[in-house]
Amino acid sequence: MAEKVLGVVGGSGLYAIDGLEDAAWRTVEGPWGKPSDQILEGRIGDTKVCFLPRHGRGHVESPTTINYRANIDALKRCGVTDIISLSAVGSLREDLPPGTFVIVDQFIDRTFAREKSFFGKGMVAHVPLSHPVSSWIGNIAQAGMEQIGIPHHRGGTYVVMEGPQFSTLAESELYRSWGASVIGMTNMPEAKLAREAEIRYATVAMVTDFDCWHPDHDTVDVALVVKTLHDNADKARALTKFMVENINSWGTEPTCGTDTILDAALITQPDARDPAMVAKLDAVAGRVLGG
Ligand SMILES: CSC[C@H]1O[C@H](OP(=O)(O)O)[C@H](O)[C@@H]1O
Ligand SMILES: Nc1ncnc2[nH]cnc12
Repeated sequence: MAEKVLGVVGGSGLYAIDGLEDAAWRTVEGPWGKPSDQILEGRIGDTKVCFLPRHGRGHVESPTTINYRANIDALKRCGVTDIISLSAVGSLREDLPPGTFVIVDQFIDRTFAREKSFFGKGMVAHVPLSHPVSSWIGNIAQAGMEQIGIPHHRGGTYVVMEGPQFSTLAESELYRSWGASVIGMTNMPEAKLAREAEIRYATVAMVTDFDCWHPDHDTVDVALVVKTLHDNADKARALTKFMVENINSWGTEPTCGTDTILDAALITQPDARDPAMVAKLDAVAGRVLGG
């Protein structure tokens, strides 16, 4: 079985993790610009873990200014095979109150001001996304939550809005009418880019508020979100530790095919490929393009 390396993308309120052996912040350079921050590399036992704070330490990147391509490229360069995204979200459902961790399985991407693909003119590829997250990673996360005692829910749709402002009431009601479960601002295009980079991806969406639709909580503010996040930080850290400890000894292997997804995704003919584009894809698609 191929060795797995866990990438942890920490969202709002989660800018570092502790308990790693040989931990060091490392600068990772690539052709897509600067990642949000250095990557905290370490290990627990024999399993390597790479932590990246999505907004940077000190929370300097907004959901729109995050360089998602550089972040995923950097994690790929570190050898990451599986990503768990730990993200703050608002709830669109009465039965998902603040404090609940939701293992989402679908996304609705409403973002419009972000680079969403590593591919483009000179090297075109189309990866499938019908099932955007890894149920295999979700299984490990769920087992961890059961053991630690975290209130959780398996399954749900995460609406990704551009932000940075929170939703209007009409928008919030619209997303509810679509049957969505939670709302946030960051997991797209992150999940799309992970798929293009052949990295399995899953999200643990940590509910911090009821968005604005709820009659008893008709506004969202950052102080409320941050307070709930701090209340949950220890649980998120315990869950991360469980995942690192179990990812390489889990009883079953993933069968989603993400690690070879580019085999059937490239469409530009070899003699028509732009060499500069191919060079930029050395980490993301080196397995199929050479590099
Ligand atoms: C601080 S509230 C809004 C902010 O929090 C979430 O970020 P992340 O997914 O990185 O935890 C949300 O998407 C917004 O970016
Ligand atoms: N209500 C909300 N809307 C969008 N992003 C969020 N992140 C946390 N709460 C949120």
